[in-house]
Amino acid sequence: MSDDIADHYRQIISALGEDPDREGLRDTPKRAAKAMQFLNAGYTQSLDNIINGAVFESQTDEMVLVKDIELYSMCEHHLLPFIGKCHIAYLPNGKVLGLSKFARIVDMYARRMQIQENLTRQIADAVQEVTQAKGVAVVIEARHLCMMMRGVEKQNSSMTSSVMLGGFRSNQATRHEFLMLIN
Ligand SMILES: Nc1nc2c(ncn2[C@@H]2O[C@H](COP(=O)(O)OP(=O)(O)OP(=O)(O)O)[C@@H](O)[C@H]2O)c(=O)[nH]1
Ligand SMILES: [Zn+2]
Repeated sequence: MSDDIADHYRQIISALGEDPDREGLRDTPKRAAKAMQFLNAGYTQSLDNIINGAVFESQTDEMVLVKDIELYSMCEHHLLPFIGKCHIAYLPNGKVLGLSKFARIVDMYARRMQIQENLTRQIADAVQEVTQAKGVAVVIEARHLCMMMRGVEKQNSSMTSSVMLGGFRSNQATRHEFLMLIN
């Protein structure tokens, strides 16, 4: 599989007019294949294996917020990175999720070919599924290299996407508290 991807990179390097056999590029197809596999490792994971049972009973019913989770993903249109941060809040319903698992959920979906809106939705649905929370809110703020390095070449624009479920959708005060806390 990795060799197959490396062969394709070798062809791409040639097609772009470079010599894949020159010293600096000799191992590049292999390295690029490895990097691409890492950046798409989310396809080999599942919610069950990353959560690993780390859901704990708790009577807390106050909002829990995990802020500023860094995020690196690849846009499915250009295969160029988008980079930003993700904020996740939920209203526990008798169970809380292990703290690191929020970052693992973000990484699992970010390490796939994505658009930001779908990534936001998938993270929210996953947190809802594993916690059975009374509400889940996810906000992603990101910059897209496909807009910065090429295309319209806008360096300072960023995109914010959000998904609000349950209490964050139906209760304006809860949503407001969340938005205040992340700003
Ligand atoms: N909504 C959304 N759009 C995205 C995302 N990532 C990339 N895009 C956009 O996807 C669109 C693809 O448009 P096309 O016209 O098919 O491709 P293109 O000719 O490369 O477009 P330009 O980027 O405008 O040069 C562009 O407008 C991108 O900015 C994302 O995460 N969400
Ligand atoms: Zn793009």
